[in-house]
Amino acid sequence: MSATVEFAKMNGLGNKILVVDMRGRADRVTPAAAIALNAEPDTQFDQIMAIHDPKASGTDAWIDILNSDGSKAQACGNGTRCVVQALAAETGKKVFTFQTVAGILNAVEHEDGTISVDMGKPVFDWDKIPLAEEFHDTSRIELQIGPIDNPVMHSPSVTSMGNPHAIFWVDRDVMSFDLGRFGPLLENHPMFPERANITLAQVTSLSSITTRTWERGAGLTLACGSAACATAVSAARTGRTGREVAVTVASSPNQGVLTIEWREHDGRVIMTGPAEWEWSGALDPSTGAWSRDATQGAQAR
Ligand SMILES: N[C@@H](CCC[C@H](N)C(=O)O)C(=O)O
Repeated sequence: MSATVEFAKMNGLGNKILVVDMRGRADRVTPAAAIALNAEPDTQFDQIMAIHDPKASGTDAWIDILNSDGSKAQACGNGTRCVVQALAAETGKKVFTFQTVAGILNAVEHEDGTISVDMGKPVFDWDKIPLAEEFHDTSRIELQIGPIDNPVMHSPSVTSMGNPHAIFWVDRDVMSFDLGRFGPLLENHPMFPERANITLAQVTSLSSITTRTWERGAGLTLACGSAACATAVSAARTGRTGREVAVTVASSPNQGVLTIEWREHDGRVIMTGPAEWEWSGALDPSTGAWSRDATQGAQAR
């Protein structure tokens, strides 16, 4: 067993996040550790946000993101808000700059405790999302599921927020679809060579959308921040809404809301919402063996 590191079990609108402090170490949280942690009810998660020492000057940390199947992700909006809250509580700082494989992320914690993350610019080029087939217009691609003459879901908008997203527009309650059945088929559809996050979106007004997401590498989750961003951008791009929307995440506890603004002046997407700490512990990043802090009254595993 390698020396343990501290971690916090947190959530962003119910999206289950483990924030792992890997600062001062050269190793990484292994896929095997991620899979072992996800196999236990108490540490089951959607994403691990591993905080490493910064690699570039002017940044506060390098963040590695792992899905619960052990695969890597390039972006995680809800997890980034959790990292901000954890580091703000530790340091008293309010403004952070992080680096991930997808680039630089700026974030700020506001007086009311909500957190805004600059999620960068969406990418619409078919080969950068990436798609397996050339589409000049990725605001609506040919893809459907269900009977050919009466598809259940069809013609998604696709975009990358650093990670690939497909948004299926629906005109009834997103919870009424069997996303647990269609999600894995679409995530692994040959159209998406790097798989994709699959979102159902119902536009409820020019400034509001309701979503539900099947996440690449994590399955049905209670919320997905980058999907909310991809949905807001796609809705504005197709004229369904304006550039600032409230995204209600139907599957999250109390149907939580993220505010998403796709800024006109620089094309960047700003996501604002809450983060919540649940409990803290220590874990072995190579095996996933963990224990809860004694003051919080639980036993080691
Ligand atoms: N929950 C995240 C997105 C997680 C990444 C995703 N599963 C992927 O592999 O791209 C969020 O809040 O953005």
